[in-house]
Amino acid sequence: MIVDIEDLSVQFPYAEPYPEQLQYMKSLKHALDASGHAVIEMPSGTGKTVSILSLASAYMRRWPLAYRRLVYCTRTVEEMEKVLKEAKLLLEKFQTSARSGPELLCVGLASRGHLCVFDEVLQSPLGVDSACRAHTASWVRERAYHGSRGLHKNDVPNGLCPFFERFSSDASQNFILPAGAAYSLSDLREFGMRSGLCPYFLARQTVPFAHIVVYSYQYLLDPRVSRVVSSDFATDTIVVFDEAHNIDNVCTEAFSVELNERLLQQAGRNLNVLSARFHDMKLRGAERLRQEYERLVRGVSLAEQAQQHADMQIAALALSDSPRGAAELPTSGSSATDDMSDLVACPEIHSIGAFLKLLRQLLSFLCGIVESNLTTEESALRFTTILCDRLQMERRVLRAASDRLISLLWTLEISDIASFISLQRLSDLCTLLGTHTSGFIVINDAEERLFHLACLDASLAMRPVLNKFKSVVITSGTLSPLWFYPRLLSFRAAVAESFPMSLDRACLCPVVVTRGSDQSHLSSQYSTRNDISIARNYGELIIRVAEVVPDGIVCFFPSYEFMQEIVMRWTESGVLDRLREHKLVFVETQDAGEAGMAINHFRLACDSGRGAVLLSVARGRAAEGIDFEGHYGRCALLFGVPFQYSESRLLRARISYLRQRYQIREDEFLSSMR
Ligand SMILES: Nc1ncnc2c1ncn2[C@@H]1O[C@H](COP(=O)(O)OP(=O)(O)OP(=O)(O)O)[C@@H](O)[C@H]1O
Ligand code: SF4
Repeated sequence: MIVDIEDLSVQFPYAEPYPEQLQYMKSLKHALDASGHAVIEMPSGTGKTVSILSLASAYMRRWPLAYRRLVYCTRTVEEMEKVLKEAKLLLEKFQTSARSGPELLCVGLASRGHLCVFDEVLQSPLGVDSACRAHTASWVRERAYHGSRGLHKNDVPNGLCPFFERFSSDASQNFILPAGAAYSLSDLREFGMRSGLCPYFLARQTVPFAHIVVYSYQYLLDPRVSRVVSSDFATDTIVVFDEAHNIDNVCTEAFSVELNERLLQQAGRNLNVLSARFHDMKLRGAERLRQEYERLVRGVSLAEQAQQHADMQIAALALSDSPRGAAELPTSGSSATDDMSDLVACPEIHSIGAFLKLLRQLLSFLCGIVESNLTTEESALRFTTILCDRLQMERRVLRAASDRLISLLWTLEISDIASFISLQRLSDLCTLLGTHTSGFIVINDAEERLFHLACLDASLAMRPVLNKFKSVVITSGTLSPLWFYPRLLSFRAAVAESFPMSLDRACLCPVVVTRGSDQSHLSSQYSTRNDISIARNYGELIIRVAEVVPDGIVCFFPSYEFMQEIVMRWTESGVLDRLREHKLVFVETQDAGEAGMAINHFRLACDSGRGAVLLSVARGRAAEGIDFEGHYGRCALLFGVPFQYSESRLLRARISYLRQRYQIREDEFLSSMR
């Protein structure tokens, strides 16, 4: 149907918008009219996604030159697929509607792990990113073609990816997905299989031409990924961060580095591999070494190099697609050219030998701290001063370390990027220390045997986005109080609104259980977690529920630790065995692949009529972006409220920083982070 929002005709793909959706669209329009940022809160399940897509599409179609693109950022791939499904519905409506207007193109972008269609790579023990690189890197292709002279022009030499070769052929080089449709990840894979073109590179090639781009937060928040994927987006792009109650975590994690003894040892092994490769290439008089040095001396930036050598961009993205995602790739948050000029202006590390020596010195310094078994806490500025003194280096050299590593890995023809994650963390640590003078803390936690460089200020990651784009929309079901996020992220909101859910449709009534079957108090608070009656009573509760509720039951614990503790006790006390008499039990773990598998098998068990229980964690994979509709979610159980562990050193440092810097009180922060 067509809805009129203050004289703007909005195509809406459902029979009728809910009253709160009308209010939401009106608010969003006010923000766009004012070219300003917005904070809009509306409960989960009230249809924020379709409201945003409909209003923004109407705006883009009405004023195609003023607002040319919507970038919709989600936290997980499941959320991304949900958005793409709604976009598809909407774009189909445009196709059947009589009204004219420019055809829109919507595309989702995710890592190669989600888009690759080449079996050999998908089954490789190296992992998709590294295996893809091993099949597509320029040096690999050069050698493969060199070694297979006489091959028919359409044949692909052994060891290369046929989907990439076809994508790189003259005929497909500028191919863009046709407009008038929304391409979900599965559509892209299907298209790739049909056309023989790599879906991942096709999606990336289409992004600059798409009106609606759906991808994860990191593609905008991580400067290194963003400069490859999102740098062409104009300032009039409408940017949406959905489920934005996660934004603080994502921003601070993206700019933090955590190291332990195992990672430091691995970094040492990484350095040995690079040194050996370097000496080997030197002995062979490899031209690449000389070329890299010359490029750096001549001042050719990494950005320019990446334009000439597509697989250098791959290097940057491959690193970001690693399990920790964007957290692997912190840089200054400045523009690409700024970052690159850092490297060009650091002759101290132009030579590979000198750079490897710097990394070795840094490694030995960090090993000394971690092995000292002393808990220490100091400002990043003081730590950097000591480090520079020890390494006899200036801060600007530290700052260039991440880019120097990318260039080095490419020069030394390293395909298996994923196994260099530890070294990358080391170079990221340098870059962060060399870039920021405030908003960070360095903690060596002897008890946890962890060394942290922790970002205390989420606004550092958000600033480039908020400064560049005129309209950034922060939205979620829980953002109150509405002043909180603008203050935390340092921006002024032109619109800040909260809309409640209208109750004229079927709603559920939650029940709060405060006592167990033995009448003792039920709580997940830290001080009583060791009390065995808590696990026993939660166990009795879930068994009673499973006895009477058919199909699927989804349970949420406040944290993985608490869930593991309870599950262990349930195993020892036989609760799990009793529960399994009624339903199959699946547990979500922190590993994304395992969690996805648990959720899929939970669904299968529900489909087969056996019924199942899914044990998961608030803010985990199952908690956001997945609809447990119909028989998948006949009942939801929340075991306690997910409060943060307020005694952790990091959190104490964060609270103190936010109080001083933004006048945010501890209780305000903790209750907003629930
Ligand atoms: N006006 C409507 N009429 C009927 N169904 C609707 C309407 N608006 C949205 N829906 C459907 O309701 C469901 C919930 O919407 P959606 O998940 O987008 O809500 P949300 O506010 O984005 O929730 P969350 O915060 O959980 O992401 C979706 O399946 C969507 O297709
Ligand atoms: S180029 Fe594409 S299809 Fe080929 S291995 Fe890489 S991601 Fe997979």
